[in-house]
Amino acid sequence: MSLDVASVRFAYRRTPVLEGVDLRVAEGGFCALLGPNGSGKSTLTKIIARVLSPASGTVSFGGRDLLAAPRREHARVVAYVPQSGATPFEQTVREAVLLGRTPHIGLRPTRRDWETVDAAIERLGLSELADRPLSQLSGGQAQRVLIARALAQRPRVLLLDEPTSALDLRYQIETLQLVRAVTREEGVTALIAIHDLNHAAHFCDQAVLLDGGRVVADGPPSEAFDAAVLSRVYGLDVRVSRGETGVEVRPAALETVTGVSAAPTESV
Ligand SMILES: Nc1ncnc2c1ncn2[C@@H]1O[C@H](COP(=O)(O)OP(=O)(O)OP(=O)(O)O)[C@@H](O)[C@H]1O
Repeated sequence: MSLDVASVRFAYRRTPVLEGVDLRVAEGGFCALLGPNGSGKSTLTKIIARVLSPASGTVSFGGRDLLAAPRREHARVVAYVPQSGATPFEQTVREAVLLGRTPHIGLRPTRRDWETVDAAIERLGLSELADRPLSQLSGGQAQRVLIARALAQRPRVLLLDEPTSALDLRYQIETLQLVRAVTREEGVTALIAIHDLNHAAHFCDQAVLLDGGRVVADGPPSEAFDAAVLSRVYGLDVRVSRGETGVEVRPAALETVTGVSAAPTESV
């Protein structure tokens, strides 16, 4: 099984944004979708989530055409965490997370649905906030509710569009660890649009780099991260180092700063 995106093209009005994107994420894989602002990451995740329809191309999982499947069937396979969500503010956290169960629920939620909801709330560290209205949450807490909602959906494919952008350092790391665990333990296939190249290298086993709506690198981060390619794509001179802890990307300008600040030694 794998998530397969083939020859996907998309344009907003007449402006082409995706120019024939191909990628494959193996079942249980954790793939980072990287690229500068405006390179097409959100647009691609929205196409897989069926928020947008491509002009041409296909998206399938395990050979099943996800774009042609009935909506409910698609929602049983794919969960999508948008950059930010418009949710009715009078809803509580628990009610908002229950929405993730919609593709599975019959007439009304069962005890098992509520158990799945509460487990997702706990996993995202939201138990103490479960009965709070969304209007009383911080931006980062609201972002964690969106992730809990996606987990409650129990998808086979998890799409996350910059899910850590509003999170503090602890929750950034915990969220990435959580997605990593969900892929490893439950075989969920995850695709995450993310800006932090080093987080991508640390947590993901595949990195796909978009530039101007085209894939310009695809592979394990240690292979896909090439200093010349990254420098060209981001328009910034970067260095890539490969050590025991994995691959690391640093802007060349920061190395100079580090060198200067590290130079003086304290005298007693
Ligand atoms: N609703 C829209 N109407 C017209 N153009 C759009 C719309 N949404 C995005 N675009 C354009 O499509 C291109 C790709 O945008 P997209 O949001 O997919 O990029 P991204 O890689 O996710 O960027 P970022 O890192 O800033 O989130 C950009 O040039 C953007 O200006």
